[in-house]
Amino acid sequence: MSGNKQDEDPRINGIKTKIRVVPDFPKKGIMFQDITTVLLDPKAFKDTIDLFVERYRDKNISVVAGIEARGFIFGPPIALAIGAKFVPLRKPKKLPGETIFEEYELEYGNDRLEMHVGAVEAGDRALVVDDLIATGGTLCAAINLLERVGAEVVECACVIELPELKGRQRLKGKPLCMLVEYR
Ligand SMILES: O=P(O)(O)OC[C@H]1O[C@H](OP(=O)(O)OP(=O)(O)O)[C@H](O)[C@@H]1O
Ligand SMILES: Nc1ncnc2[nH]cnc12
Repeated sequence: MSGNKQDEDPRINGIKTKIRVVPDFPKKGIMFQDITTVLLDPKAFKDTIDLFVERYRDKNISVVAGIEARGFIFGPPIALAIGAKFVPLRKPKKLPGETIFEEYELEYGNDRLEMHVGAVEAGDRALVVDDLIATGGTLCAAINLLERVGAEVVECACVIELPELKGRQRLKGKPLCMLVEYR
């Protein structure tokens, strides 16, 4: 596995075959990449987590930041396995404590991410986890939140990249590791 090549590890093709593509969801023209079908296959789900754990276990990551909702599926098992804290980056008005927020645009709308003040500290080494990068707006908002509190974003990790939407270009120079490209 690397930032770009999807066929290096034999586990990756197994994961790819479990992703369901649903045309015209949630609106016409969107080819929706559904990771819930990966979760139905314990080997494919475990392989997904293991690939990221193998990559990050020796990188001195102190915080895994997972993006609501699908980053909450992949982020916590990675955090537990590498001995990092997990911090949820949530959609508006879900977090009870004091928050900071960033707004962003999606392939199909607008949204906002919030993070608890105090959850991430200056000097933390952060990994941002989500299921998918499309335009990169969501990951960019996550990077901004983490950098505003003085964390170093080491890398972003996604299961799926939609390269045609050029989301990598919005990651402020941060590396992206993904497993499967969808073209
Ligand atoms: O790269 P981008 O263009 O920003 O898009 C990627 C984001 O879109 C999806 O989440 P969505 O906002 O649909 O929310 P959900 O996970 O709550 O369904 C996906 O899980 C990423 O978080
Ligand atoms: N095509 C897509 N499939 C799944 N999630 C997405 N988020 C943004 N674009 C998406």
